[in-house]
Amino acid sequence: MVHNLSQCRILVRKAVQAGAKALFLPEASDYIAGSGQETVALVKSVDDSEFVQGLCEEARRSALPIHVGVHEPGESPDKAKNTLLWIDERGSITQRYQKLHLFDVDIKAGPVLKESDWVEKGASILPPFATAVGRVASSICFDLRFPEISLALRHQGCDILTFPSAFTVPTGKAHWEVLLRARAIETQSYVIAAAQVGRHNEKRVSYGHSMIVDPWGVVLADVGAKDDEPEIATAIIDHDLVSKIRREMPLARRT
Ligand SMILES: O=C(O)CNC(=O)[C@H](CS)NC(=O)CCC(=O)C(=O)O
Repeated sequence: MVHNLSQCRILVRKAVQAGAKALFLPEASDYIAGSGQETVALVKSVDDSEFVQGLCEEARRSALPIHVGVHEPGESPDKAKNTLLWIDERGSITQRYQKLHLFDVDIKAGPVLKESDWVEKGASILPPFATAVGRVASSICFDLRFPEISLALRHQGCDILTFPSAFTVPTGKAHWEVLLRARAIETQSYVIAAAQVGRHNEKRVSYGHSMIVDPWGVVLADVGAKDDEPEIATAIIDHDLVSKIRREMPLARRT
């Protein structure tokens, strides 16, 4: 966690240097453990988490809002929550989303993971919220495969869909970019997908390729899969482009 905080501080510095108005970090940025038990053993409340408190301090000091995935204690002591926090430019946590779809898969060529063994699933989507870069909608990783969440968030008025992730390598190679582009195209929204990259432990490697996609489906940035130094991608969120695309090809349910 201490190491991850120092990596995130590098990203904060890069974002400030780039003149970013917000920083989007991956799912589970606090840690990825070697097992479900270890994930639960390490879990801390945001008040007790050096990682979260450190990021709040960074956000405040740099006046930079930060969207970040972390673990929080579950209702039951043998489970954690997989959540996203929005830390505003004053360093306060103002929004929270709990992952709705848990990654329970058994794929012969890998991966085999049962997230529900150690994570409690969320019960509701978080309505899009206003930020300096537009109305942001939060979903996490495996949620990406369930387009109805993205469509619901679109109908609730999002400009930007976010998918902080730690995708596996085989599924990432096969599906990551096409899923992100599909969600951007069908919701006519920007997609910001910060992704973990590289080896976490002997069992887990993440695919990387953090991406920003525009509402026409164009990949504006792809960070790739190098894992030597934490890297950011930047893009300008063009709200005129969002309006133009939605006006020229109306797709959203009219209410
Ligand atoms: O384990 C943690 O602490 C953090 N959580 C994750 O890494 C989660 C659950 S194992 N990963 C995914 O949802 C990958 C989805 C994916 O790869 C796909 O949909 O193909």
